[in-house]
Amino acid sequence: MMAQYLAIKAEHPHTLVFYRMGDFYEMFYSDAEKAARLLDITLTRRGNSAGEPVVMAGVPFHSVENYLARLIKQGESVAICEQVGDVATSKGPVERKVVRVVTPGTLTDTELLNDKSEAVLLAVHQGSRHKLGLAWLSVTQGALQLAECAGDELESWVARIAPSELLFSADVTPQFEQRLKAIRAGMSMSLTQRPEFQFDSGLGLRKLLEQLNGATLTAWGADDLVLAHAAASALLAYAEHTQGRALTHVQSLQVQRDDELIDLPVTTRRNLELVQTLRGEDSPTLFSLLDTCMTGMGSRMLKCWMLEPRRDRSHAVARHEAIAALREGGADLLRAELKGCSDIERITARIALRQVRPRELVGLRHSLDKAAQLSRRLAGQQGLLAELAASMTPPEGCAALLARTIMDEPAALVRDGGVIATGLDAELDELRAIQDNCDGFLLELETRERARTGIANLRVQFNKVHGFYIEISQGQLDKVPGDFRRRQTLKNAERFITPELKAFEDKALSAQDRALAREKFLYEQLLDQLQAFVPAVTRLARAVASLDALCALAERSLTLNWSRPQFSKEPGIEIVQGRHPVVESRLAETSAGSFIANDTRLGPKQRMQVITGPNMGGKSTYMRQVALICLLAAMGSYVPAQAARLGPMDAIHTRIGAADDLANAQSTFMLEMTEAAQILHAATPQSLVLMDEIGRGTSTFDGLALASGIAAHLHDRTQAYTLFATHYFELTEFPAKHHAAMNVHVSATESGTDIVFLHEIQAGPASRSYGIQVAKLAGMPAAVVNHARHALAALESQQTLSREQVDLFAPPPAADTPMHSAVEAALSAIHPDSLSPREALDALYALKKLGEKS
Ligand SMILES: Nc1ncnc2c1ncn2[C@@H]1O[C@H](COP(=O)(O)OP(=O)(O)OP(=O)(O)O)[C@@H](O)[C@H]1O
Repeated sequence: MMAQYLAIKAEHPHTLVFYRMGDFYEMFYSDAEKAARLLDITLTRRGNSAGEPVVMAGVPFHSVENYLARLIKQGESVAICEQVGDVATSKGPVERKVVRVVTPGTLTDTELLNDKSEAVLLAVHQGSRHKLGLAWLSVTQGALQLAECAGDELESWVARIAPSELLFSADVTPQFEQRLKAIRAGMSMSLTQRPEFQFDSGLGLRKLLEQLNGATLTAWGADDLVLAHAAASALLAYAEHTQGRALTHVQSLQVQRDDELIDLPVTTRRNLELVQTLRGEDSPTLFSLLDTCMTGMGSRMLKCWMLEPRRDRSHAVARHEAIAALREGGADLLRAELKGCSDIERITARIALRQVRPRELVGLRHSLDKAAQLSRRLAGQQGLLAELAASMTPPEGCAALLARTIMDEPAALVRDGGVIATGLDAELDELRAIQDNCDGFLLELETRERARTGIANLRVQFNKVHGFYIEISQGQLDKVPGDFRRRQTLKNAERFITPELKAFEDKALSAQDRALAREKFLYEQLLDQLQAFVPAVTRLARAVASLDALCALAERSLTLNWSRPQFSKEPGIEIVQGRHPVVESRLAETSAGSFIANDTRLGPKQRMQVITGPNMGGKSTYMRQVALICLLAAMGSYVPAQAARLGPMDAIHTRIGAADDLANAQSTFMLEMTEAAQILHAATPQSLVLMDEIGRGTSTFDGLALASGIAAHLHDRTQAYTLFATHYFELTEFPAKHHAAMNVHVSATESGTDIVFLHEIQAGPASRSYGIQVAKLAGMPAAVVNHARHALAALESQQTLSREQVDLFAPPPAADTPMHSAVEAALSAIHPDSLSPREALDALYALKKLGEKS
């Protein structure tokens, strides 16, 4: 047996192997030690193998899901090795096989998956010339996605895709592997190295064509994505390896180009608290506020809309129209119908992978009825709702097939029996009848034999060791007929069997086993039949999920009093009486007063607002609310404002707050500058940029000088819509010299020595900063406040005396960077890591030639 185990383990060196032995999964040697540590289970030593005691640890098979969940959470993968041979007939150890490998990115078990998020598997292929190929997939969703991106965009793509597991080739450069590890440190994702030959673009293309059943990838616009094909080759090979079969349900492909989506960099997702608060909690966030979906698949759809808003606004407009129609009425009925609907999307994937459980199929049957009902309720609707209604018509015969085949309340597992409905299969019914009629038959036989033999106390019985028998007491033995065969002698009685009872025994004992085998066979047959329905049911699942998400958005818009935004081709952001949805609902929950709505007007002539005002005045809230309103509109939701009119938008960049990134050895200030630099490089005139108190991480002069430089760059060069909050009063002079910038401030008034926040955005700069009043509000000891007041007065009078007019915004003298020679310019354009030997030689000749010319 150990030889068998070691052979299996050799095929899965980096994966924990759960080796089935009776009612346990056992692990051996280093696997056992690791599992004992991770799961806190007992290590034992037994027997001997190669002269050493065998170290082992085991988990009971009936609670394996629980252990798997804990291991997956810790980033481990597990190969499940089952007994596949026949225990009764096999000589030596029963044949065993790894039937599937459970890994963080390829989970399909309902118990192991989070309802509201996908487990995504991503493969990254490092090509030459600093380009990367990406391919990703959620096994339970069955949709393949491909993309190619520049090398330095990896972090933002990975953040957006948010994979649970990332595959990379064994031959990536050490620097690249280091980057992957740095990315992993910031998110819960496991890294899996795969052999380099699996990242093969030719093989990838073939696999994709096979998967999609097509002759070319033209229809998907994926012909030319050679690097992504290589990633797809590794992705599909790994996914199939883990599931132990082909992924027949993966039949759709989408190519993501980075200019299709509104860019939401990692920092933006974090700063806007889209799915996680800055403290890492799930609520209150924009998503937790929006998600009143009735189903897990609806929640996942909604999250995807939110995190991947499209620049092209046609999808969003269609959703706005659908929400408008749902608001008219009927949304409540639809939501009541959606309630209790199973996760059809995941069940369908599990049908395709042949892992589906009987009760999930009953859930599917009810959900198909619900979908049909939903589709009927949507009759007469237009646009997106009409499209969804059409996709929600269940495929002919599917529900009937399920109803015919599966009991209404089946056992949890097929192996326990009690799953296949009565009336489907005559053989199964007969086998079950034998079991059911067993008691009746025995009673009837007893009565008959008593009458035949005249022995009044004759008894027909059964025990596990001896099977069926007729028991006759000592005194009556002379009446035993000739066809009774002795089976066992007891002190006071003899036990017999008759040919009739023997025949019955054979039938009854084997009936149970045969019934179980028959049920398994019929279940497999059902799975075969269901495969044909997979594409249609997948479509139906996505339609139900979309409807659920739309109903949730309609409900939110009514409950929270949101309105429909308008899109315009003209550039600009115009918001009338906008509110921050999450802060507003927190205020409502805690009855801490009502939210003060504010207008925002940004356009080509006024692209930048310099926002000043006291701490706690509401600057951050105001800036974020503008970004959230733009995002909500772009994802197809109504928005928390009286009205909003939005021009085209390609990205939302944010530089807010500062948290040390100790893991990556970056100081607060370094991080602040890195993020700001990224924004200055990436933003365009169609981007929205939020800059909150840039420069405060260093000395006042440095900070002020940098802040003014950054503001000038954003205003003059980048020309993005910019909200620039600052505590540097000097920056309120910025708009005087920059025509597209204006001052606004959050209002506050003083009452005695205290401050009252009005949270209103008003034109013009703030008159003063109120830092000391805020400190007092925060409970600073009176002596400190008093001290600070005096110090402030002294500082202010000194500054007025010595204040020299410094023109912060005067353009700097012409750049003092030295002119590069042609050779230097050519040299800096060369990236040695990405050159082939031949290209390197060519480059050398070209340099030599340039050198001779100059
Ligand atoms: N428009 C508003 N209506 C009602 N309350 C608001 C509004 N804006 C902000 N607040 C309240 O004020 C608090 C502080 O707001 P915010 O963090 O935006 O201030 P800030 O000006 O950015 O402060 P700091 O300069 O210290 O970062 C919020 O948590 C919220 O409770």
